[in-house]
Amino acid sequence: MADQYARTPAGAGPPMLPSIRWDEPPEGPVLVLLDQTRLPAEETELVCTDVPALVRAIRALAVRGAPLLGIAGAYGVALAAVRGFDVEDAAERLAGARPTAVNLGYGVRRALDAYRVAVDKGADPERAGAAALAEARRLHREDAEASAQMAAFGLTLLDELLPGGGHRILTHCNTGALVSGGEGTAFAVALSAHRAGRLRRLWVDETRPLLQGARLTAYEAARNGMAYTLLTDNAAGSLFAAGEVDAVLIGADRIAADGSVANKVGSYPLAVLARYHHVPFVVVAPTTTIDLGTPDGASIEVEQRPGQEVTELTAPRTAVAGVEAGGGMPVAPLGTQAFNPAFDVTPPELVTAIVTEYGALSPVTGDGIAELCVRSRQGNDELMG
Ligand SMILES: CSC[C@@H](O)[C@@H](O)C(=O)COP(=O)(O)O
Repeated sequence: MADQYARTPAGAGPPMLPSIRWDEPPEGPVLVLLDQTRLPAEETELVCTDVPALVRAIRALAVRGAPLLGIAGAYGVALAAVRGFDVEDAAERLAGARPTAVNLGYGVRRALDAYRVAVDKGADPERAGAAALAEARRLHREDAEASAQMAAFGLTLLDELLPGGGHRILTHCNTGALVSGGEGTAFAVALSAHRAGRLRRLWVDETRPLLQGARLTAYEAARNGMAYTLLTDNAAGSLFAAGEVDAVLIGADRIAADGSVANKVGSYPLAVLARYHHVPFVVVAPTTTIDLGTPDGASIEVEQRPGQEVTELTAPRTAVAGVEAGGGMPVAPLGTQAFNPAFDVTPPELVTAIVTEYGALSPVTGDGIAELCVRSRQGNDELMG
């Protein structure tokens, strides 16, 4: 157990393995995932040869985070197509693997549409599969580009909001290269602040119960040589009270048309704390995370996870092997019921700004997110005024 959670020295080691990659060994095409359930102990790749394996990996959080789920969903459709499985059925299974991150369904749809268009045009299965794969690769590239743009816009916004520099940023869950074709969303902004010499400290919420902050964000921060400190989620209030937080930066799994933001459970309490302490609460997410089909926060489906994730201390890896979560060290009496929503919803009035690849938006000015989306493509200038 001890060496399983050995710390990676700051800035050490070769570049992290890619969070997702397509490979074509002689036995046939596969989708290769960096197994996030095994971090930070080891970087191990998980090879998916079919969609059921990928669906298990998604449910077990071996591959996770909204943008990466979209990319995985698109590659999953391509995998089904090039391996000759039932593509429509594969798309349905993939899109339903987790309900909250809108990117998953979006990525699946992009690849499926490309496949269907090719079939409608008379393409044979091989060419239709190639069309789905090309679309997945396009989405992967686009996400990397969006990530770089969000990092730049986010840093500009931080510098505007915090003219004194020396930013002390609190973040929750994991939003770095592990969830993206590029360097991530909220984490990418903190990383660009670090590279510009303006990050004084990254406060990393551990993110109960599956510890995405402790296991993954701390791992990425260490590898990038960032000044970071890990805290339990419930220590955040003390940090705000001590005046140690200049801004909160988080990602999003779904942003409703009214600007409500679903993100990892624990984000909403941070927004409330931030408002009380007059600290900016900034959401960083690509426009692929904005869902105009969901009118408001109450309409967002929040994934409920197994209670054992709360009643037992267990690494999520057990589920990757196809075994249900559980079998960890009990921390509550046997039979205890647990409330374990994976996400919560922050209302737009608590969000200072949403940073997308098109710039920074205020969700409470203008006519809502739909209008802001359109206007963001025209320029960012008057939005934050
Ligand atoms: C850029 S990632 C944004 C969100 O997907 C992230 O903050 C998050 O909540 C991930 O949840 P997870 O359950 O680990 O997939």
